[in-house]
Amino acid sequence: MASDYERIGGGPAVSAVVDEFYQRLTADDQVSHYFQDVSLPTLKRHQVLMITTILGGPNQYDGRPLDEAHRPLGITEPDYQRVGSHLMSTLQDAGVPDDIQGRVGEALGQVRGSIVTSPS
Ligand code: HEM
Repeated sequence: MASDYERIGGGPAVSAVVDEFYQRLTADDQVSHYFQDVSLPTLKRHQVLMITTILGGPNQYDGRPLDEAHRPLGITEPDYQRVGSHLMSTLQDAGVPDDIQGRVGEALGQVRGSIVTSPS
């Protein structure tokens, strides 16, 4: 059976989603500061890996564990929610089917504990 990654169109579709997601995150004053000192390739890599892994695409992840990468950032619940909602609305606007969106939402919920480390 095709993975969600294959169903939405694989690498090129993920790249298009990442470009749009990037625009939304860096234009949003609530969360853009997290990404200010991060290099653009690192940021895009973050997003491609985030989306590919969440969609069940090829797991080529060789970065740090999520909790280690995010702990120093002191991410709050509202900021985590905000990034998640940008991702979901980007997928919606790209025409990604509802069942896939549902699984992405679930996956976001599952990693929440590794991402959010600061009281709101
Ligand atoms: C919700 C699910 C999320 C997932 C699955 C995720 C995934 C990742 C991954 C895979 C990396 C790369 C780690 C590495 O290469 O060592 C990373 C880095 C990063 N993430 Fe996330 N992330 C999420 C949410 C967030 C949120 C909510 C923010 C900010 C509000 C954020 C900000 C960052 C930043 C700034 C980096 C770069 C850190 C550095 O290079 O020092 N992430 N994330």
